[in-house]
Amino acid sequence: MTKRADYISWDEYFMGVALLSGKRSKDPSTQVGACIVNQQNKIVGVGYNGLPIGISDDEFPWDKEGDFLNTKYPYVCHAELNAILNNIGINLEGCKIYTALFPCNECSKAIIQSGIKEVVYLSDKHAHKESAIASKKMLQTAGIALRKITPRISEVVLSLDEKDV
Ligand SMILES: Nc1nc(=O)n([C@H]2C[C@H](O)[C@@H](COP(=O)(O)O)O2)cc1CO
Ligand SMILES: [Zn+2]
Repeated sequence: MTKRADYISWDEYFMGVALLSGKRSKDPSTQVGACIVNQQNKIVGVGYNGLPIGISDDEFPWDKEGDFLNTKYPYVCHAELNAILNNIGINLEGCKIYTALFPCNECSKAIIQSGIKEVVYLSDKHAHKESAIASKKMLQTAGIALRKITPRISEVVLSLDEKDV
């Protein structure tokens, strides 16, 4: 027998883990996931956008508009920051972070400080926003590699039906 040819690439695998993590998000508008990988291609942290530990998903707002304090923005912890904070307890120097959406300026500060050296992303749909411009400026100045991936495959389908296992 010859080996399978349609296995997923490392980039597709790690971006897939990031996207799967995003499925845990309670944000009704935008679900983002992130996955941190070390130099041996081992996953060392994952995260998704959500409220900090102990803050109720049901009591805090998920609104995008209105009085700032009644929106999600002051409270939600972004996927990238969660992946950094939730890492398995190692130094992230030289790691890569896979994220569905290009990181904002606040997460970029944490990415730089943690020693992560590459940001791999799928979408940069907020590129025109000031936070994304500031973010890129910081990451580039700090010498972090930025890589947008265009996967060969458009989706990964997972069946949880036992007959498919
Ligand atoms: N890179 C990112 N990682 C993230 O986790 N997020 C999160 C924060 C919010 O929960 C949501 C964006 O809010 P909105 O686009 O629906 O209003 O996605 C957003 C970005 C975009 O910079
Ligand atoms: Zn962010």
